[in-house]
Amino acid sequence: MNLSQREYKIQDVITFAKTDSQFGGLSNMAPGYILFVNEVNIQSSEILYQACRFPLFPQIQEEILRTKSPMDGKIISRNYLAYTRQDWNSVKFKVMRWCLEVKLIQNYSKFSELLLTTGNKPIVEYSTKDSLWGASPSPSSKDILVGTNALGRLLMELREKIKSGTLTQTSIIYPLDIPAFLLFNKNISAVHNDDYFIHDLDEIYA
Ligand SMILES: Nc1nc(O)c(N)c(N[C@@H]2O[C@H](COP(=O)(O)O)[C@@H](O)[C@H]2O)n1
Repeated sequence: MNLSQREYKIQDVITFAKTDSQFGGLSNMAPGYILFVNEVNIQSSEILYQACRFPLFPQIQEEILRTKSPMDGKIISRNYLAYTRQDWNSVKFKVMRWCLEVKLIQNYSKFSELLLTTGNKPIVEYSTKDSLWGASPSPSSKDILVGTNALGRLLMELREKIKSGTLTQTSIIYPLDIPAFLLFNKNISAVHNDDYFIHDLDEIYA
């Protein structure tokens, strides 16, 4: 991904920050978008993304997946940063794109409708702390947001795939072609929208 900084006029864009706001469902932290990968239920795209940091440490993945709150998943991840896969900085945007595609096809009606409601406007994650995934108020004007806005840009890319019919409810999301793309020591399989059923982690580990 091109990491160049962008500037957005706040009145011209769709922003999201808090998950209970109009476009809060665009956040990876949003509740109500459950995923299912390798027969494991995952509470949010944030939890899936954070678990993907630690492919060689299934016990860390389990701790992250057992949290109900995506923010707790992120906090747990921060406790184990030294165990992050070594190529993380070069694969994390691909991983995020894949997580968002999984979120889309497994929550197609709700998520595609929300994305299409944004029309053709730029989508920006508003954050005062994170101008890599989002964009922050400019020191010179609070009406301007500045940042890489990587999440917003991936969401706009996803919106285009919906509009063009490249991603539909019946699409299959294939695993990334990166080394050790693993969940609980197993290669991550192709993800469908129609094999969505509940497994408990205790059942997987029985
Ligand atoms: N809710 C929230 N609070 C923050 O402080 C944030 N930085 C974010 N950003 C989200 O975190 C994810 C990226 O995590 P890493 O920093 O790569 O571990 C991504 O979902 C951002 O949208 N969110």
